[in-house]
Amino acid sequence: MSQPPIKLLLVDDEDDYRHSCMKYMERKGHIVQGAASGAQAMMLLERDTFDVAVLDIDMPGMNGLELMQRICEAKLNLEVVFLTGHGSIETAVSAMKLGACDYLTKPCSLGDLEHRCLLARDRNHLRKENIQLKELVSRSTPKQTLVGESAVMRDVMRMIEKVAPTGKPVLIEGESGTGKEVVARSIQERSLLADKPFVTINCAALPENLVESELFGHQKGSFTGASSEKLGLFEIADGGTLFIDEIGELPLSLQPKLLRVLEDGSLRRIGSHRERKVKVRIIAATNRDLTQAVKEGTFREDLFYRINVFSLMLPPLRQREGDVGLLVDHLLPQGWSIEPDARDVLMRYPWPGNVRQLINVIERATILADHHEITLDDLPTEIAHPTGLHDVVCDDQRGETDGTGHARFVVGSPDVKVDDLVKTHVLEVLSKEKGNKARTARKLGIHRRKLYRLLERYTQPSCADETQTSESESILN
Ligand SMILES: Nc1ncnc2c1ncn2[C@@H]1O[C@H](COP(=O)(O)OP(=O)(O)OP(=O)(O)O)[C@@H](O)[C@H]1O
Repeated sequence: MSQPPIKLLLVDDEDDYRHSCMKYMERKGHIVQGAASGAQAMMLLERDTFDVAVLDIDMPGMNGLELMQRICEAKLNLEVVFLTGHGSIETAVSAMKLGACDYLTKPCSLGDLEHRCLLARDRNHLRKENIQLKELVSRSTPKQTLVGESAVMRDVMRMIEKVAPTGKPVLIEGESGTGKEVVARSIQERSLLADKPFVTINCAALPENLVESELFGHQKGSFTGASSEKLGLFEIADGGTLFIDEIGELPLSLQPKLLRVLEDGSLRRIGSHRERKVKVRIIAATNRDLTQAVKEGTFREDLFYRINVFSLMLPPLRQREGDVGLLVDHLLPQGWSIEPDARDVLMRYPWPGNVRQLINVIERATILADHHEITLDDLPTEIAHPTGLHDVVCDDQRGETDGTGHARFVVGSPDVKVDDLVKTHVLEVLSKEKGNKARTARKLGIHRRKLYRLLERYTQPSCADETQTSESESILN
């Protein structure tokens, strides 16, 4: 048999007929289970997955139509072919309305039954492929270019070219925002799996209990809220690449399950006894030191060696000489320019949040700038005036000032409170904008009403610390 076998469930209370159908189908190489009643069929459907179910309509107890209804309610991904007796065409029509894909009138030839089941199986595969594609489209992001010509980034690109076609697992290490996902995509685009799915999961972005069902899928009813069967990302990525971001956050309890897929490609959905096989290339990323995590016992050593076949260290932006300028040009919208002074400060800034922070700063600046040109005034103060020392106007309540109403403190010092920083920044921008509150609010990226509330508080020395802090926090959030 050239085609893959059908996973078939045959439900008929007539033992002889069921047995001869099963024998025939098995001889043809299909994987068949039989049930003599609707209740028995439901038990098998809960335990296993099938491509096609053949249901006899006339059965004592739960008849075929009722069983079909239960299958619909359970949102099981399988096709149903009905068997009807003579003269029950109306019933067959009702079955088709419920979602059955075909029906046959008994007695029918076994060859015909197999042919209809093959068609139903193909339809089932198309349906699954459709779910898989929808999932992929919803997760896909536009193609991104890896910008950078510094020596360190040239090294990275060389390694990408080397490792991409090997199909081996890759571990990408680097600070947050350095472009680990962009690198993972570059590897996939240069690999032999370029036209196959590229699926991503961020272990840190999901609550612990959801990571398992996202990665491995679940059967309907396997836990509260599992209202239908769900394909895991491994199944969705089957034949392609799975990018596991922040793998260091993968719960210890799930690590053996991941190790198994990496070792022999086998996995089980939550609530299923059935072993499934997948073939997926893993690219993992982390901004944590995994060797340290192994020492601390939060990451399994065997899993670490499995994913760390080839590791690639992505340098932080501050170590990529000349790349900030290239990235700025790449990020500026068409028709925009940047003043040389503003470009200079961007190139000198250390970018603790890496490329992601640079993107945010450029985006913010294009909102604030006039005439399609970014100036120093459109950049955040800590970037435009990176002194570390802030010379600010504030009150004397905490004895921070030098008596002239100007306070000096070092940003980053453990003695400096968040509230003080916010207050300082707000008053500094207000003073730069010569008291113009509308412009100040715009520069701060907050609503004018919020600025009024803050100024009211900051110019009232008696205000409670607690209120100030919560207001500051809401700005920062
Ligand atoms: N070299 C680069 N060229 C162009 N864009 C880049 C580059 N590096 C990063 N980016 C962009 O920066 C943003 C952050 O990149 P990405 O999400 O890949 O970082 P990350 O290291 O995976 O971050 P995290 O660890 O927080 O998940 C993305 O919008 C990405 O397109």
